[in-house]
Amino acid sequence: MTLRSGTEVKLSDPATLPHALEAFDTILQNRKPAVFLDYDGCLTPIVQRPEQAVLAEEMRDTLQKLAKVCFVAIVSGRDRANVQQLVKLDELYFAGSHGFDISGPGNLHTEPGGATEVLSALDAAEQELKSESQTIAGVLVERKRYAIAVHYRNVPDGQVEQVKEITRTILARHPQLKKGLGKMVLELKPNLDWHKGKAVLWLLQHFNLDSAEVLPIYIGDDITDEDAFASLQGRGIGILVGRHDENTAANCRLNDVAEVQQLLEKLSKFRS
Ligand SMILES: O=P(O)(O)OC[C@H]1O[C@H](O[C@H]2O[C@H](CO)[C@@H](O)[C@H](O)[C@H]2O)[C@H](O)[C@@H](O)[C@@H]1O
Repeated sequence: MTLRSGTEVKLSDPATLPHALEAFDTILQNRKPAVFLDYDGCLTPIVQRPEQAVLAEEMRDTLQKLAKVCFVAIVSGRDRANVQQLVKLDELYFAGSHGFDISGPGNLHTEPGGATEVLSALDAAEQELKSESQTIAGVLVERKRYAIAVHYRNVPDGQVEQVKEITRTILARHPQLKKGLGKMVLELKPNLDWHKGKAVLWLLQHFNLDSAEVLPIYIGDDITDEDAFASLQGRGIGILVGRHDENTAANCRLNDVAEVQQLLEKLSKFRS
């Protein structure tokens, strides 16, 4: 992958990355953090079904404290309204549907990726997925405004390939959509040049945070977070939580949600 600046993205084996809590004192260097957080696997552990991923009160308190000292945004593959409802903090910014749908305080609402043009393709694909997978036990088709997740976490092993084949076939019918990967999920996303990384850069620019005094920090656990890690290379810090199946563009690591909270607590003590 190549960044817009023309430089190659550096990919590392997560095991070789410095631990973000140990590296913390050298990370900030008098810069003010701007914090971008993925939701599933970062603020809540991965669980069997999306609706079971409820934010712990302690994590909500930590996020509330953090938002008092710096910019905080949740950048999620979930539907924006859904993740807002789970987090329940009006002072945070939210980018849902993998960054296509952004909102926040001061009546901010924008869809800078231009995905409205693919809504009818998403509507059609959603109906087809529901109809063609209905006989397979455990499949969950989750519609977000600008994406569809086809979850197979609860599908018997012997039928997972069938779910993937149905998804591939339906994707092939809709060139306006493209495939996304995640943890036990296939996604149908707008086939547009927009992703979590572009949403992060959009927010930094929109809020005049694109300066040397600000350190953007992105924390996430999944393949879709790689676009955000890549977009911050040479500019900020990317922190991978746990690991996924591939090498990463992050430059630090954390082990789990508990360590994410510890890091956010430390950041919330930031004083300019
Ligand atoms: O970008 P994120 O905020 O991390 O969202 C990514 C996807 O998260 C959800 O699915 C994942 O978490 C579920 C709950 O832990 C789990 O059951 C599922 O297997 C995971 O793939 C969410 O449901 C998706 O819409 C998001 O795209």
